[in-house]
Amino acid sequence: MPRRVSIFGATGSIGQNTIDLIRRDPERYRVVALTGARNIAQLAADARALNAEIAVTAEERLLPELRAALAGSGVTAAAGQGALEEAAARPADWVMSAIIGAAGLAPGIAALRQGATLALANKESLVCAGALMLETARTHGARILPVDSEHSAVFQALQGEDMAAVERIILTASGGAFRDWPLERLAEATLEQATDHPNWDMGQRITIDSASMFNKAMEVIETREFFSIDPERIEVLVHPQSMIHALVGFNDGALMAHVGPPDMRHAIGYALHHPQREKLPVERLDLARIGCFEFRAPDDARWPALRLAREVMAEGGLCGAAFNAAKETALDGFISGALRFTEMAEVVERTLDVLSRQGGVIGAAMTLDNVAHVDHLARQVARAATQERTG
Ligand SMILES: NC(=O)C1=CN([C@@H]2O[C@H](COP(=O)(O)OP(=O)(O)OC[C@H]3O[C@@H](n4cnc5c(N)ncnc54)[C@H](OP(=O)(O)O)[C@@H]3O)[C@@H](O)[C@H]2O)C=CC1
Ligand SMILES: CC(=O)[C@@H](O)[C@H](O)COP(=O)(O)O
Ligand SMILES: [Mn+2]
Repeated sequence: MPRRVSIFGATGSIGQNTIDLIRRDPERYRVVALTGARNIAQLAADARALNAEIAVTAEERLLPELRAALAGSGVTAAAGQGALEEAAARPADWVMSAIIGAAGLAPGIAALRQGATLALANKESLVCAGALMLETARTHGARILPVDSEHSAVFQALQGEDMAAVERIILTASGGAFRDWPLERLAEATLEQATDHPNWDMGQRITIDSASMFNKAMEVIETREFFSIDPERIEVLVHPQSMIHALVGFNDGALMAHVGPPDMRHAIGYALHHPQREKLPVERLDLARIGCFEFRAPDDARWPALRLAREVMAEGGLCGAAFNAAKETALDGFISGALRFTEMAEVVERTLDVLSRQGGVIGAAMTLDNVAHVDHLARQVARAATQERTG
C-alpha cells in the first residue's frame, strides 16, 4: 500500500525539498493534499505531476486562478483557512507542516487530530502552542517528528538514550548574514543584505530571522517544548559553517554531535523514513578537505533576540504566541522598509512589555482561541510600536 502524504507549504523552500524526495520514489506515495498561498503556478504544476487529491491555496481571491490551472487534471481546487484545515483533516499517514508562521498552527493541529505523523518544520507551532500540540498528539495517538535541522539532529543523537542522562542540548547557529559586521553598522543593514544567508538556501523570512537570531531564539523555545528540557540546559553556540547541526551533552561528559551538509533534504528524509534510515541525495562531507570547524560564543549585544527568548520561557503561558506574533509583525515592518534591522528586537521587546502588564492575557489557558487572541493583540501592539518608530 502506498503511504498517504500531504504537504502543507508545498510551494516553499521546505515544501519543494520534500517534493524533491517524494518524486524520486513516486510508487511509494499517494499524495493527498498540497497547499500553498500565492504561487499558484507551482502549486498546480506539482499537484498535477503528483496526482494529488486536492490542492489548496490560503488566498481565497486566487481560487479562480487555481481552478483554471487545474482544469481537466482531476485535482480538486480549494481556498482559504477553512479549506486548509479540512485538507489537514483528510486521512494521511505523514503530513509535512511547512507553512511559514503562526498560520501553520491550525492545520498542524487538524493533522494531529486525524492521527497523522506530523513532520514539523513549522517551529512557530511549538513556540505559540507547544503544550497544545504535544497534548493533541498524545490524545489522538499521533506523532510529531522534528524537521528543523537542529531538532532533527538532537532527536537523532537521542535515539536509544535516556533523557535523564542528558545534561545539556547545544544548538548551533550560523550567526547569519551580519555575524562579522561591526555592531554600529547593523542599523543600516538592508533587506537585500539580510536575505543572503551564508550557508542555507531558505525562504526569505527565516533567512532574515537567522541574521537577527530570532530564528535561534525560536529554536531555543522549540527545544524546550519538544524535548521537555529546562531552559538553563539549552545553549546556543555560533558555528559559522553550519555543518554541526546540534550537540547533546550527557552526564558522563560525552558530547554527541550531528554532522552533515547544510541540506534540508537530510532532516526531511529522516522524518520521512523514520524509524529506518534510507539513502538520501545529499553531499557526503569530506572532513579532511574542510579541515576545521569554528565555534564562538553568541554575543548578546549583537543578538538581543536570544535574551528575549529566555524572558519568554520564564514568563511561560501564552507568551510564546505573543513573542512569535510580535516577531512576525516586526519582520513585516523590516521587509516593508518601515523598520530598521535593529528596531525589530525593540518592537518585540516593547510588545512583550505591554502584554506582560496585562497578566490575564498571557496567563489564559492554552486553547487555539486564546492563542489566536494573544496573536491578534500582539500584532496590534507591535504595529503601534512600529508606527511610533516611523513617526
Ligand atoms: N527553509 C528551511 O530550510 C527551513 C525552514 N524551517 C521552517 O519551515 C517553515 C517554512 O519555511 P520556508 O519553507 O523557508 O518558507 P517559504 O517562505 O519558502 O514557504 C512558505 C510556504 O508557506 C506558504 N504560505 C505563506 N503564507 C501562508 C499563509 N498565510 N497560509 C498558508 N500558507 C502560507 C507559502 O505559499 P506561497 O509560496 O505559495 O505563497 C509557502 O508554501 C517555517 O516555519 C520555517 O521556520 C525550518 C528549518 C529550515
Ligand atoms: C536549516 C535550519 O534548520 C534553519 O533553521 C537554520 O538553523 C538557519 O540557520 P541559522 O539560524 O543557524 O543561521
Ligand atoms: Mn533550524
